[in-house]
Amino acid sequence: MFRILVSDKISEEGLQPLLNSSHIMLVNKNVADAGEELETADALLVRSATQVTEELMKKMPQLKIVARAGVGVDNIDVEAATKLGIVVINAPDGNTISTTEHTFAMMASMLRHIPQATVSVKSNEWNRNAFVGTEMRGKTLGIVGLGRIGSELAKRARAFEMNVIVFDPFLTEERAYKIGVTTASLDELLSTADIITVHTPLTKETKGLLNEKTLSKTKKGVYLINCARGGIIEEAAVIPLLESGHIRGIALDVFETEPPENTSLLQYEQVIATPHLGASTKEAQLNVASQVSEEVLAFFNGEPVTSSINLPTISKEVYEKIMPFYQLAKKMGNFVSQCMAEPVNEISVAYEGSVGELQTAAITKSLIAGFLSPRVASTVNEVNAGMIAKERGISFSEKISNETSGYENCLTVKVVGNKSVFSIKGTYIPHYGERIVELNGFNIDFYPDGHLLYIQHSDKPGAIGRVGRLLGDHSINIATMQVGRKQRGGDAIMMLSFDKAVTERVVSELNDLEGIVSVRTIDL
Ligand SMILES: NC(=O)C1=CN([C@@H]2O[C@H](COP(=O)(O)OP(=O)(O)OC[C@H]3O[C@@H](n4cnc5c(N)ncnc54)[C@H](O)[C@@H]3O)[C@@H](O)[C@H]2O)C=CC1
Ligand SMILES: O=C(O)C(=O)COP(=O)(O)O
Repeated sequence: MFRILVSDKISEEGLQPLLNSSHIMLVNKNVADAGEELETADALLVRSATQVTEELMKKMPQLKIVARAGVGVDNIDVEAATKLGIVVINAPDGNTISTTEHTFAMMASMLRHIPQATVSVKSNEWNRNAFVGTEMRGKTLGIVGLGRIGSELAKRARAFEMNVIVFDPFLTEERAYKIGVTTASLDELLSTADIITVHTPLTKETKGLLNEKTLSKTKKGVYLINCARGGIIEEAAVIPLLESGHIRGIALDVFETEPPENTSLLQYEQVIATPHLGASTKEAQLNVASQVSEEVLAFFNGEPVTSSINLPTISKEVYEKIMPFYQLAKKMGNFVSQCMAEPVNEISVAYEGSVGELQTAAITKSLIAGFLSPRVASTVNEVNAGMIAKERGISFSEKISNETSGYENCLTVKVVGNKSVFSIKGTYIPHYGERIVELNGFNIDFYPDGHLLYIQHSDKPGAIGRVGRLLGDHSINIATMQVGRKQRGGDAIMMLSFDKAVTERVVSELNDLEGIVSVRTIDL
């Protein structure tokens, strides 16, 4: 049973996939009141109100996934989640249209003074001269950030016969052309636009992007809109420009602190505001809740999540192809880690054949996670494996080649330690399974699973018999056994598998047998 803590108001209809699942239990409680629920929750579902801090996540030892029913993840400490091995997902496009429409509604309301006029009429006034507005047609709309919302807005602005100019440093000319917008530098946009609307995430670069200096470059009589994140337009910088009449109007759905603590800006007649309502429609809430519910369900079913912030995105189709290699790589990493009782500096993996066409970066992460898991006390998985490896001074690299060495696909891993180098080769054969086909240059063929003994010995008569007899004397049944050697009478290896783990005492006795060089227990 997986326990999911729902900390913000999330559409119940959208949560149906989770509510209908027999192995999921939902708990609707804000994290501040959740008490002991924090200790047992496997997942946390939030919108923008809950602050998912490192401190909170550390109080949630079972937490595996944080799901944001919306776009912005600035209320989640993604770096801390990554370090802790917690997957962070969002619902990137479920509220795009609602937020676009809200931005458009804010623009129309601002240009036609609808909120102010409403208040006036409700106060029994009939002041038609006070609310003369501005047409959209022919005006230049400057969009900062042409992502999902920015591009939907551009489409709608064109229908209103507006000119659209865009600043987005990450936008390719090809995409701009496809959407039919003119790109510009920030300075060009500031000096040309009649209305400026921001649609970027809140980042180091975008915080205060529209500040005293940049706002001074705007046209006199400019209108501003922020339906993205509070702080992209610096609130304090707006006040003097509103007073001087340089800024004719500003529409805000988001604020530097929510609810706004410093309300001086809100006192101005030219300011219209909504309480972070961009995504607040029935449709958007249903969309984002359904999206994260499906994702969380997939996650707990061991399937891929497609909108992760801190994991490579893998489609279901690719996932099905990649999964066997993912598992094989994890076991190979784990195997080598148990064989090498020493610090390692370097892990390299060569992908040969068809596996090289898959998302090998994800397979490598799985390998590193498998390698690190017997060595680190904390959770290690593909989310934080790269980070932990780096922290421990382990570099990793991959090589991809079309050539195969007899197998349709093959992974060769070389691990360089302080004292030795270990190499392992594995393959996946459909309908047959994962196989390890080479260990340190010895040909062998075994299924990497369960309780194993890896024995190095001399290829001399009696060695295998002595091992068999000793295990038999201890009533230990050998489930499978393979041997490999490089040349007659030289070094050789045995790989044995058992139904239960072999004790340290038996390992020690095996080590003392004539012709035995080393014995290692491996649990996969
Ligand atoms: N008011 C509300 O209720 C809602 C607000 N939002 C917010 O709206 C914003 C946009 O959302 P989406 O369009 O879905 O995001 P998106 O990720 O699709 O688009 C963001 C765009 O900003 C651009 N960008 C990034 N850094 C930039 C910079 N320094 N200068 C200029 N452009 C930059 C990116 O290249 C990208 O094209 C986000 O902050 C999101 O959190 C989203 C939904 C609802
Ligand atoms: O999706 C986003 O980024 C939003 O800002 C929407 O926030 P909300 O889910 O309405 O608290």
